[in-house]
Amino acid sequence: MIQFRDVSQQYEAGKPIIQNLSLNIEAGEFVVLIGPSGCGKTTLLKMMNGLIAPNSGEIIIKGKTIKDWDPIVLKRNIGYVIQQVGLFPHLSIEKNMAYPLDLQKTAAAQKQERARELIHLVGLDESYLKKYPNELSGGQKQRVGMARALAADPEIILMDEPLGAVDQINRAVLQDEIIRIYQSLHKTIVFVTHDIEEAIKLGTKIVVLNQGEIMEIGTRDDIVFHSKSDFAEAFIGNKGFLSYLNIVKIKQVICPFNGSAAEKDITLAVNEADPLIVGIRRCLENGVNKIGVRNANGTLIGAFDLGCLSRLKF
Ligand SMILES: Nc1ncnc2c1ncn2[C@@H]1O[C@H](COP(=O)(O)OP(=O)(O)OP(=O)(O)O)[C@@H](O)[C@H]1O
Repeated sequence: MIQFRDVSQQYEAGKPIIQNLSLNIEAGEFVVLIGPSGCGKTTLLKMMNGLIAPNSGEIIIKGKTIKDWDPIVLKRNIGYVIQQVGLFPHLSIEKNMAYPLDLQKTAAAQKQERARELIHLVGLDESYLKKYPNELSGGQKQRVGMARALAADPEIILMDEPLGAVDQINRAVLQDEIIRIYQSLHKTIVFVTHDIEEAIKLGTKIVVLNQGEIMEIGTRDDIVFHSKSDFAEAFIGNKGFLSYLNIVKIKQVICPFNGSAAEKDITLAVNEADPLIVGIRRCLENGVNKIGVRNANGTLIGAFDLGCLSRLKF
């Protein structure tokens, strides 16, 4: 879907920002770009939608080199969400969301219909359509920003720290919403963040960058457990490991009961949808190495054992 072939970029002569970077993003992937401030994450996103041209190398979007795309058609194929949201203050939420459709000269009735679909998609109700941006919280504005990026139904969505200014609690809720939207719409998403937990939670592929180069690329398992780069290992480190335990669910490592009498007496239990860290903590708090696991109906369906962790396919 998006390919970078040996791409280099510099804003000022002698100060390379992106250096001979090659990257292949397949359709339907959720790719997270993470790395220290100034490593070139935003520059990469801007190159993907043609806002910045590379000094050398080639960028290919949907099989066609970026130079051959009509810039307007390219932007229509790519939704862009930024941290500052950038809603128009004088336009209602409905008009803000439908703005990309104005550019396509979509009929008014169709725009209204799409705005109603989108507001539900991002978890707000229709009463928000008539409101104005200054009547919304930061998290709600960010939902509208996402809706606007989805309005023209682009195949690719670029997100530049969209949750950077959202508080921790709303951030977790919005991350879940982004996962839900991604899973239901099957878009290709490229997402920039500083937050290691966010990267581990959202990305099907994580790209660790430093000084315009890819240090490591892989799934969350690869990045947390099989890092081949000293930089990525230090950057992701124990924080990445803790995030992993906080995200992967107990149901992935549950051991079936072996039918022993002791197991039938298990009273301590966690839920199958709890993250691994809850099971580990419950074991340590109670000085045991095995506890029960219940399903959503409350039925005991197996056990979580500290030894079960080895069942994870790292
Ligand atoms: N328009 C510009 N002109 C000159 N230098 C720029 C310009 N835009 C960015 N830079 C420089 O390019 C480098 C990479 O910037 P970029 O915004 O891509 O980094 P980033 O990884 O997204 O950083 P952050 O995480 O802080 O947002 C930085 O050193 C920045 O100062």
